[in-house]
Amino acid sequence: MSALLEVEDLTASYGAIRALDGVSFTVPERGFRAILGANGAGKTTLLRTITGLHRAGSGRVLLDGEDITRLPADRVITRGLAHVPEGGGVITELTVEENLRLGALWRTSRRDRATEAEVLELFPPLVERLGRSAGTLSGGERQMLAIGRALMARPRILLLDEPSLGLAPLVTKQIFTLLRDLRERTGLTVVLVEQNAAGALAATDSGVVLNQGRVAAEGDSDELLSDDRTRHAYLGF
Ligand SMILES: Nc1ncnc2c1ncn2[C@@H]1O[C@H](COP(=O)(O)OP(=O)(O)OP(=O)(O)O)[C@@H](O)[C@H]1O
Repeated sequence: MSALLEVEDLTASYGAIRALDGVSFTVPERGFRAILGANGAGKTTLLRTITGLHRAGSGRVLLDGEDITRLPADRVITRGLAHVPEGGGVITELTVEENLRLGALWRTSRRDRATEAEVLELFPPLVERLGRSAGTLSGGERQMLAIGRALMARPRILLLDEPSLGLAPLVTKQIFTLLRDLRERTGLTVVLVEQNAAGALAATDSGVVLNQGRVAAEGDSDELLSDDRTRHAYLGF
């Protein structure tokens, strides 16, 4: 399987603080990869640097072989990479439908956008809530809306930052299952940043474990789940 996303020796800093220190990994086409690690390990910085929201110091990010390292975030989206930020980033004052439409704004050609009907087919609970403000949704529905909004730009790869944050365990499981189904149904490649390592490893194919801005371990999810040393040292379970 060829790699859709390749991260090569990536570094990123905040002033004197080195948040990413030579991170390399790949994500195959149609892969579902978890990025794990404790608070402050560098997970959010990694996603933001891949997406073009934080400037890389050195190293490269390749999307389907094309160097996107220094492209601004809007151009990264038009290349087919979408990012669901921590908390989802839905606008609570707007309706569900208005939020969905925002996701399509990045794509100027109709051919490159998904239609609302296509996205809603994947998230039936949102259909009857289209006219309601997003602020009235439950946490799980809000995450669905955030994912649906990202899909409006018809991405090839979706990066999510801690979608489980603030959700009950059962709802978290539903969201992870939904992401798996999405991959099966649409061929989407998914990268999931999570502190909930056990849940994420149960859902994904493979994982990358970060510690202090470096890759501490990587492998198939079931291997990482049974690797006691990595679990105890970096994953907290
Ligand atoms: N805006 C910022 N200014 C300065 N330092 C920052 C900033 N954001 C993150 N850092 C530092 O960079 C390092 C990596 O942080 P990052 O948020 O990427 O980790 P994380 O694994 O996503 O953690 P969390 O799970 O808490 O979000 C940490 O040392 C953190 O303190």
